[in-house]
Amino acid sequence: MSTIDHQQLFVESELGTLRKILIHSPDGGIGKIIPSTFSDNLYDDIVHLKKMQKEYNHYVKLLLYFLDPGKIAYINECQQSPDEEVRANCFIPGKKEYFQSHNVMDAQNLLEEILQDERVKLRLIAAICSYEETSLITQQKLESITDTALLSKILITGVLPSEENGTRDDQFIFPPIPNFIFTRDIGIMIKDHILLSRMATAARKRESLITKCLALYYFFKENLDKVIEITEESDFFLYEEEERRQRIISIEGGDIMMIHPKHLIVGCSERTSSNAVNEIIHSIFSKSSLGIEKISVVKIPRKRAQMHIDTIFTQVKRNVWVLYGRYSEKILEAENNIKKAYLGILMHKSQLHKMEDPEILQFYKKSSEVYQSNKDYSVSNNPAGIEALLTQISVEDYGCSPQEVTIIYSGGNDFPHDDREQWTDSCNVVALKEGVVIGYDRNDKTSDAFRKAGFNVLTTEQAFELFEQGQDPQLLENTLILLPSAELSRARGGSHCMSMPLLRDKLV
Ligand SMILES: NC(=O)NCCC[C@H](N)C(=O)O
Repeated sequence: MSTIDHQQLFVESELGTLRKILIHSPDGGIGKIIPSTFSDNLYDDIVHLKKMQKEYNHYVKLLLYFLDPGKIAYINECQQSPDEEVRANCFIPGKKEYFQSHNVMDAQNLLEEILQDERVKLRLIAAICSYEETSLITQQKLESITDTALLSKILITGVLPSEENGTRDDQFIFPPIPNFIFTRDIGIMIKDHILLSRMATAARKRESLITKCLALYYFFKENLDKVIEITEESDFFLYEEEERRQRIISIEGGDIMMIHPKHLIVGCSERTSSNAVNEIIHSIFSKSSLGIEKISVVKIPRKRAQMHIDTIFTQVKRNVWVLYGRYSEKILEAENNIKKAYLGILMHKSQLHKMEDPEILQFYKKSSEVYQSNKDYSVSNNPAGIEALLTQISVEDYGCSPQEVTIIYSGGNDFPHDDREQWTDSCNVVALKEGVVIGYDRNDKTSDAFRKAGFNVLTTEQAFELFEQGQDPQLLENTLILLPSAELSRARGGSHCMSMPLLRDKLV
């Protein structure tokens, strides 16, 4: 079994050149969702799996150009094959033609690896079967499978093929986990540690189980003290249901941003509970070796359309951000002033702002050495809103001047494009290096806003052509690269959600 070197797991910003990433390609489970179950599965439509996979392959190829360019010749060779299966299989984990990279890693492949250890295999099967309440017979069938690639696929898709179940038909032994493509949400690298998520919904719980095993038996096998888990208090189960709901811990990675080596942002949202936020603050501040001195908590309304903070804003450069204008206090203020002038009356704030305003609280650790309790931090609610927070990070953390800070708004902040494009993840971009980010091709007005801010905008096809002509991907600057996104966007996450960075260079 291959192992991972610990120097290879480190993330302390959203912008340092990306070197290693965990992803998961859309799998067969996604193709089993019917119209009446897509919302339970946290999708907003049924998707065409093959088309979604083709779109996703553009993402994978783009990642390879940046993170493992040596694999591109192989991918191109497979793509020229007359055999349709070879063309598809080189992107499908578990297939013999799969490209296998140590830098662009698929969770399904890593699961296959850890299942080679019989002890891990039995433990994981038992855990999943208990959680999914499968019969003993099914559990025994799974235990008897020796092909770990097949077993990994079954544990993810939930489909036990006919050859394995002794009947003429495939059996569906577990529900699919179609959101596993959003690896951002299942765990978060905080420097050389990982914070394991605790998914808010039943649809994503099996993802947590698998990720925990990957952390314990692969990434942090030799370094279990680097795994951070946050759980409810010990008396949690004694409370009645309503009280338990109040005290629940749920954490999803889309709400955590390692924004600067000394500063962490934590969202409090539909998916990350306020109790979890409290515990994260205690846990992070008590680990002095992390060197995190400030935690900004961004509380947003609990809404499906903005389920995590990374659906509202992401960082593009030290001084550039993309933001959904309806969560910008500056934009809201300006709109309110126009309304007031037009109506000629002084309206109460609550009559003007249509939605609950986001709240920002900042927690500062008092001493870098000792941290025992909440007496060892101070709290302030300095930034007036999200835009002020982003500006503060650029100015105070990264030393930019306030005039240099650029906020690019979803849909150019032009209604209805701002809402439409936020829904299709215009604000959810991931940086391959500082200033080079991945977005969706359907968000036209946001792309225009990037152009106005001085960025080049390329489709993946155009980027691949440039690279084939000799352009070094690592020398690109100020560029938004657009993925095809007709199907991918129906799953309601963008490139930021589809990535769990494992290694980024330090920013210099
Ligand atoms: N970080 C993110 O915003 N992730 C997107 C998750 C989308 C997925 N369909 C979900 O609702 O959980």
